[in-house]
Amino acid sequence: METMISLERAWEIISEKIHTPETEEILLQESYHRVLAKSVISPIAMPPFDRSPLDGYAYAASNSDPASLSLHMVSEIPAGTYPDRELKPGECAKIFTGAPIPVGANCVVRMEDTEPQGNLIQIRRPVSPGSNIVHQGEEIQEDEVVLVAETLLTPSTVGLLAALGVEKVTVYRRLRIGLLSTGSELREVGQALSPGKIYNSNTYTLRGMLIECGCEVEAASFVPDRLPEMIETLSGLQDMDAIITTGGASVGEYDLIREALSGIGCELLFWKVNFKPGTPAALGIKGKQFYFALSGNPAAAMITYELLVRPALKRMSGLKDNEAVFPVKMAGRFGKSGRQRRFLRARAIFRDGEIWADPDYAQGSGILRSMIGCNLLVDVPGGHGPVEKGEILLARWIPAEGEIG
Ligand SMILES: Nc1nc2c(c(=O)[nH]1)N[C@H]1C(S)=C(S)[C@@H](COP(=O)(O)OP(=O)(O)OC[C@H]3O[C@@H](n4cnc5c(N)ncnc54)[C@H](O)[C@@H]3O)O[C@H]1N2
Ligand code: MOO
Repeated sequence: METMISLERAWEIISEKIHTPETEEILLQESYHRVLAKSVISPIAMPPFDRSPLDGYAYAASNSDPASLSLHMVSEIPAGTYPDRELKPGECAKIFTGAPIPVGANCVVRMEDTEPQGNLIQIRRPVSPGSNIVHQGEEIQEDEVVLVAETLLTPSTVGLLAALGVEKVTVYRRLRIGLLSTGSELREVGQALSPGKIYNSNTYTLRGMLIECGCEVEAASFVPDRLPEMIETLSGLQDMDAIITTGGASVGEYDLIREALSGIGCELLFWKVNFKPGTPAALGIKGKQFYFALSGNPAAAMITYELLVRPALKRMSGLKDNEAVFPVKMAGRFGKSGRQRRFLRARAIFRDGEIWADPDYAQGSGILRSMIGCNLLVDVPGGHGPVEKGEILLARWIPAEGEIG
């Protein structure tokens, strides 16, 4: 087992063990926020026929047309109909936005540039051949790969598939994640709080973050800091892609999570990551099941979820790990200096074309309230010294709290 490793080394260790879940075929309308497991090849061209992008008249233009034309209107083509009459020279068809271009026409002139006199249409501003025609397959060709595997299905991608008539898609099954909070001090909401006890909040923050990631969550009831109960409950969380525990990860006599993980036959890959908050995080693996043991401190648990668990779950669900890191300007100072790298929770402010990071005044590992509305984690390197206002540092986005401030 490796210990006190960098965040980057932790990612490497996690990457080596990543697997994607099985696939399933589901209806398009149920596919939002799922990840494509099989590329989609377009069954049709889009648009499926040459069509008019505006209301006007279709006719055969030539480059030698005079400054004004007079044409016989021989048909009307509303959207949804298909013209079977071929236009001859000197003829035009009244055509509406989205309607197919008739055979014999090579342009559309907009209605505003014409003047009807009965069935005779004066074209006051003739257009050149090819004008105002949206060609068949202009957006997508038949048999073209429209979406590649590992694409996240969003409103635009699902809409595109609907436009192509695709009824079902093959996606990765949703990740199933088990949650377990540990700690003899814990009580559940709804229970009375006796001296020395606190309410379990980690299950609630993590459940929300997992739902944001599109996971199915099975939360076990919290367990006290006693090995037999920990082992029993962990053993009950079967058929999961990953299990996330909080608490009992540090060095005290009641910090038993690593022993419990070993007790269920888990191989421990690392313990302690060299950043704050959340240093005592551990990773175990048993078969294909990942076990992330996070600090019990509520803010530390959320931050290590962001830094370690979410990138892993993203890759397990078939997505590319493209966690963006970008420069931010500090809008406030943080006076504490430390040997360890630290991630400061901060709120993004978009001002004068720059992203400013306003760090919360409370950066303690246990202060959950200070996470509210924080959409940035500012990366302060180890040994950096106090962070000054106006200083430029790198930051990562926290999607779960990610409203633009
Ligand atoms: N001698 C040392 N002590 C500690 C060290 C160390 O290196 N040497 N590391 C500290 C650091 S850093 C952290 S972080 C914490 C992590 O401790 P654990 O993961 O063992 O977490 P607990 O002790 O169980 O809990 C910490 C804190 O959080 C509260 N908690 C726990 N679970 C929940 C929950 N589900 N909901 C709300 N709050 C929870 C718990 O009551 C504690 O106050 O260790 C330091 N100690
Ligand atoms: O690693 Mo702990 O920094 O207090 O959360």
